Amino acid sequence: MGKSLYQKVWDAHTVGKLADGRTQLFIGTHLIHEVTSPQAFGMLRDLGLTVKYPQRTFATVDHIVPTENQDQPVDPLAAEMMSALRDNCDDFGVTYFDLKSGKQGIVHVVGPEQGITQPGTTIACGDSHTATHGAFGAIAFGIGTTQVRDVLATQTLAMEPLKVRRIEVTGQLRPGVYAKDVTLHIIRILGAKGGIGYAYEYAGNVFDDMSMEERMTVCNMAIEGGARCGYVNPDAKTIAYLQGRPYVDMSDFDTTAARWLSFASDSDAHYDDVVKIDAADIEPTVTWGISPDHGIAISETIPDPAKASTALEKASIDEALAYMKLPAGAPIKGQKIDVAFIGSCTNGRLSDFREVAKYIQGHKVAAGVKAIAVPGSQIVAHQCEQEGIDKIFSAAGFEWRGAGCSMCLAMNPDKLVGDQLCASSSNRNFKGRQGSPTGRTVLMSPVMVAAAAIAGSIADARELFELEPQAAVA
Ligand SMILES: CC(C)[C@H](C(=O)O)[C@@H](O)C(=O)O
Ligand code: SF4
Repeated sequence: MGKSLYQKVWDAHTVGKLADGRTQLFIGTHLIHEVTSPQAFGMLRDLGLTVKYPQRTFATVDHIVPTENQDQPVDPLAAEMMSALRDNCDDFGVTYFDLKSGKQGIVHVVGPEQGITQPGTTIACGDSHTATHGAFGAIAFGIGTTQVRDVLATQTLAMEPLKVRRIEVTGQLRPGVYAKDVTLHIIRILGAKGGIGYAYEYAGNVFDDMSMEERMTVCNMAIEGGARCGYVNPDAKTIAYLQGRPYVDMSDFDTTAARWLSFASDSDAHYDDVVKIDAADIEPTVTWGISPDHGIAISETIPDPAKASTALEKASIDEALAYMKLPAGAPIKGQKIDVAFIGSCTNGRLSDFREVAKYIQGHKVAAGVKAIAVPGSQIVAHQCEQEGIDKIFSAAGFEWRGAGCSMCLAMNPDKLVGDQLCASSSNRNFKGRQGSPTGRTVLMSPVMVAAAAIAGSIADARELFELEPQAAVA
């Protein structure tokens, strides 16, 4: 029997078995940001340790950065976190993509665009959305602060192996259905906890056909489905994306590329579970509640607790609707929004802004809606500005901002106020997620956010932007 990519990468990085039965796993690349690293560096100092492989460690600042006047955090704590990261990187010899580098951005945008994220490697970061990097055929997962310390000190982690679930999506996606809809649909079907204990392998022609950026959107949300990591097998697109990027060794690229491809799952690989999904079943998907698995197609109605099949389901719908203040049983389409946010490590890349720019020309954000567009990195911002995309967004009434996590988590001045409802291209709709304890988040694709911004309410982008009529389903 052959091996999955997960198994191959795991085997290639196994240092040994620990006395407690866990595996000591070598971590090829360690990414760090300002939120989860200060205590880890502090512990290192207390223990008199150094960073084992500073050349395998890369830092950026993203969560607390203001998106207006990026280098002038108004909050003293934010300023302190920024300078702590700079000092730690200086003291321990770690590469830091700071605000002046022109390369700063959300850690999961920066890694791939610099070519730091590579196939067949293990990648860890003190951030749950590290799964994003799996788009390149890496085993990439989030870790806690104590583990950040362990990786800094030893470049290894004590790990239990995961099971592997292959999620096959095949067939033709309908017009107006994006990678975000695919990932929200998968989470809707399998549940926010369905992936616990698993690595997700995303396979089938739908993922093969996706660009690297779309694959990142899908893998980014593996964690929202409960999986520790998600990946797509590396292929010619992966190689083409990485070729020539700053941290890719180009000296013998053919050999490197062949080695990368060799990590792809064998055709007879063992999987612990296989799930098959028909692409034609996926519609533009939006959330209605307070968990990423509270998803419905834009054409559907908000769940009605009276129709729940179990008491548990009823309680969960009741709780979500009490928080979301949405009417049970009513269409989700047409529900009024206050804020529109396009950005985050899920959907803040060049292709996201390009795609939205195609449709918003000639349209205006509805009166009373605050719409912000936040590039995932300074490089994305620069590319957009070179292509005139920033102007298109501004002309449509979006505020064009500097790079950072922004309103995805609101650890910076970009926050919802009161019970504002935000159409958001981010990945989490938890209670209070966007900075106000009563703020409401509806997750969707960037094009759907743009449609909502223009309509002033949750809308079907296919109608508003006159996307091609849906192909007849055979
Ligand atoms: C701040 C950080 C630890 C957190 C994470 O781990 O994901 C954040 O990025 C998030 O998206 O909630
Ligand atoms: S953009 Fe959001 S999800 Fe991504 S790292 Fe930042 S806070 Fe976390």
